[in-house]
Amino acid sequence: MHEVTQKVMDHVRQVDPGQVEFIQAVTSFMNSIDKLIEDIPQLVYHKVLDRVVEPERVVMFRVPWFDDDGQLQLNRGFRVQMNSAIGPYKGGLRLHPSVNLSILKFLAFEQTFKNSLTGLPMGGGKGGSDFNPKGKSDGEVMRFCQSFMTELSRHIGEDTDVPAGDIGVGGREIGYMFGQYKRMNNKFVGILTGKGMSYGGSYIRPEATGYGLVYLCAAMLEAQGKTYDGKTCLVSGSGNVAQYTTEKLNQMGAKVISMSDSSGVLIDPSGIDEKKLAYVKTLKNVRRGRIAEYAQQYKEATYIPHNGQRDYNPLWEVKADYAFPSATQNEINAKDARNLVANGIQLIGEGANMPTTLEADDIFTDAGVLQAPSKAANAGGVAVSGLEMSQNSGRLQWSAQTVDQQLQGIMKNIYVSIDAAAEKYSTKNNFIDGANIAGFLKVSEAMIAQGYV
Ligand SMILES: NC(=O)C1=CN([C@@H]2O[C@H](COP(=O)(O)OP(=O)(O)OC[C@H]3O[C@@H](n4cnc5c(N)ncnc54)[C@H](O)[C@@H]3O)[C@@H](O)[C@H]2O)C=CC1
Ligand SMILES: O=C(O)CCC(=O)C(=O)O
Repeated sequence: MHEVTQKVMDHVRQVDPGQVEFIQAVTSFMNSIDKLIEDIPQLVYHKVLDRVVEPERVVMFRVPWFDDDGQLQLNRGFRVQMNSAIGPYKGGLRLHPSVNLSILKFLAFEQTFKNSLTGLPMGGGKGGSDFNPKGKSDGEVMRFCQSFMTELSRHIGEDTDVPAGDIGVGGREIGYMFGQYKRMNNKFVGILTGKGMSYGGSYIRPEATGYGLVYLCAAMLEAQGKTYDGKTCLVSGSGNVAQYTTEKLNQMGAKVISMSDSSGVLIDPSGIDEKKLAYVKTLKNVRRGRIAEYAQQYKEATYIPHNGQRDYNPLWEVKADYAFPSATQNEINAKDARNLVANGIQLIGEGANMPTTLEADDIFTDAGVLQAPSKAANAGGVAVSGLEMSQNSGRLQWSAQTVDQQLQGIMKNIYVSIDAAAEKYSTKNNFIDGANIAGFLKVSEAMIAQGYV
């Protein structure tokens, strides 16, 4: 490693030794930036790398709320405002018991370069809470969201910081938070994206992350003379990203044979077609049930309980052409990567943020597997969030067709820019390097232009 990147890495490890996910994200980034550092001396002179790993601001607060038994409950809330060099902070809110500062800093760091890749003027941020929505009533979720927004509202604004959804935050939670902000401020403004279509949302935002993932990987496959037609695909997760990845893969002629949730893995060799996907959407978005129920409904499917008790995930043992991890970080470890490679996997399209460990990345690179890294591959969600902000500013609502066309154009442009950066600074088809470098170049230029802030 170059001495400059090494020094920044040493500092990050020294000041926050317990922030393992953040250190992982910074390590992957620095490994790529290493290849650029000699070419751009200003990066060193202006200490851009030292500054880019430090959040501009972190807000941490207490969230009190009453459960249905009238008992007071407490959670911890956060907003990491990572980088505003190219626009207002932008990034999702995660509600999951595992949420901590390390996870939110890694997500906000990744978001900064992802947002840059979209070509839209958005900085990077991320937030959330260790609140667990699983098993909570609508009333409990509403009271939590109202209390969370009561504090968060001081720190966000339509030109300052615009949160959206992530794990555990979908249309229901965005609605409750938006309502509370409006009530407190007496202002109807676009302070959140992912809103419902009846109150300022954008068409295609629910679909955008999954659809964008499939569009970006289509461009990557096309360059190799490949398509989705007749290909067998693994998808993990069964939430927003997994559902719309599956929908678009089906539309493009592929067969999706798996989904999962935090309790287990579902394998359906006959394919999760449109009808079965509609069942999953109702199961997960309306009834909020477990994916195990699918195997009771459709006897051709097999359910394998798995909640981290093994040192590998049985989903990645299944033979397929392409894999789309769309659940959570580090869901593919070295053993999983070896299983996928042994079965001849050709493409890893990352719907989840940082779904692969650093060791898994090396295994895919060595095996010549095409890897579409999350910064680029799942950028469609935030891209359409950016389009939602534009629509809100203009007090307009564009048609689904208009937004989908823009999304396709943005994902194609992302492919072109990460491909060019990989070729110029690294090796052809190293899209991890390509995405890190292409995303960083614009952010660093803006940071240098704006002085030492
Ligand atoms: N919603 C969006 O627009 C975007 C989401 N992402 C990323 O995509 C991933 C999935 O997010 P969403 O689909 O929005 O969330 P979601 O809450 O709709 O679904 C999350 C899914 O992952 C599963 N999951 C969560 N933790 C798990 C664990 N420890 N083991 C196995 N499965 C687990 C859940 O059971 C659920 O099926 C996350 O990494 C998120 O950061 C990335 C870009 C945008
Ligand atoms: O739509 C957004 O603002 C954020 C989406 C997000 O959280 C992500 O890209 O990881």
